[in-house]
Amino acid sequence: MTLHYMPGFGNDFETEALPGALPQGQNSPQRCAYGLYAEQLSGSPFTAPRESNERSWLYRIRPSVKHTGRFARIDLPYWKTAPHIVDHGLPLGQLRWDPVPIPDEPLTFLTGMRTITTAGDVYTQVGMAAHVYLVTAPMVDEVFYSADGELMIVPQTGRLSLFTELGLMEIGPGDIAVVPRGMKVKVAPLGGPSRGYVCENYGAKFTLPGRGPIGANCLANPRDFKTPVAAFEDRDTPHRLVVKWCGGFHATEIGHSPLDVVAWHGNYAPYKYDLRTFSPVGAILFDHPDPSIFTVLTAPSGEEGTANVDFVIFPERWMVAEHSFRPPWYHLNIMSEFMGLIYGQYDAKERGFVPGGMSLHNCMLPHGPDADAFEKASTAELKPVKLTNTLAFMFETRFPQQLTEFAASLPTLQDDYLDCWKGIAKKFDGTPGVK
Ligand SMILES: O=C(O)Cc1cc(O)ccc1O
Ligand SMILES: [Fe+2]
Repeated sequence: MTLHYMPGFGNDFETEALPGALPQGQNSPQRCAYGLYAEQLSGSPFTAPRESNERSWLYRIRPSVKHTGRFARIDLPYWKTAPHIVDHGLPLGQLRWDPVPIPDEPLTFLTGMRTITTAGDVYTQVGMAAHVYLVTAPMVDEVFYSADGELMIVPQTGRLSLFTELGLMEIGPGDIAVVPRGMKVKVAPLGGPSRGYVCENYGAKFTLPGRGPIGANCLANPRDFKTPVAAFEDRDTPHRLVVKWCGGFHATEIGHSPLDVVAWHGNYAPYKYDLRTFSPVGAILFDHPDPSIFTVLTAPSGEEGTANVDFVIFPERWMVAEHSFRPPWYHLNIMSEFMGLIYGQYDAKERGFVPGGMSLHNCMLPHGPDADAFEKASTAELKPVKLTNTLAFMFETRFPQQLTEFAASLPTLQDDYLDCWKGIAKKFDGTPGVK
């Protein structure tokens, strides 16, 4: 199916699936066209400053209040929410996992969500969770929204269809999608199972980072973000609505599909983005800059330069730095780094970090190139080299990331990860000169 999207980031969009469905010149007419109901979805406090004020007006077949049952608590035992500090039994350390296998059983976007880490505190709307999703089955007559945060979905294998209240998106490996807090969505795999990563951001929304002296272009350009046009279902059949609220899951029955928004306008909207349209800016003479130059989206924490979450990628690029160690340097970071690999090889770890795998380098835990990568990069001829077919990413948060029991007991946890640095040799022998 060819889907249609509107370009731009944070624009004030307008779209209607039926002609004349969208009121003009006002938000709340006495009677809406087609007998639709007007409903506002506020993603920021009413009084937020203009630059961070977000809301959309939805013109729908029935307002969201019309669900037939009360909410009843349901259990999704693998989807955890901060604060979630458990005695998982693992000692402190740098961690790495092979991919979580996709099981041969029906798992939806809800039942297949597996939390790896949580950080911060959902009750005060700070922090995030890093999840792996395993989707083998569609949500059927079931729709979900999270009051706890926006969901950034990062497919690693297989494609997904995301039917949101505001329209339909499709994404695959190399794309991301963001579903805002409070927005209903129905997820289905497209043509086979899908696995990927999710960043659940409890804090202020992801936004584009300032480019500073880089100027008006490069990195993620606003026009490459795509928001779906209005699309709706008019289905008067029983549906289940699942709501995530302060870490709990609650379900209620509805007599119709709540994906019934015929027209909408506003700036609180889902979007997708093709990570291959990111224009990286890097070292074109020497040295290795901080990874913040590859920030696609940042979710501010209120303290300048200290993100609640940064979403950073390591895309295809040329390495041209002269007389420099080109891969990431050895480092300790106050921010906590969760990484995943979408495809290809990562230059600090050519082996061991595989597509679908993940690593966790928590607050102030040392990490960097493995012994092989160090040897290779410190002796390589420094001609221009293109890193091709590679796409890694990082969810980097100011808060320590707490491991779940599920993550700590995954059979794919690499017991020998620390060995990757074992072969780093002492070169110092007290005599001057480059060794
Ligand atoms: O640790 C990592 O692999 C991510 C990373 C990459 C880089 O180029 C610089 C710093 C950093 O944390
Ligand atoms: Fe790092």
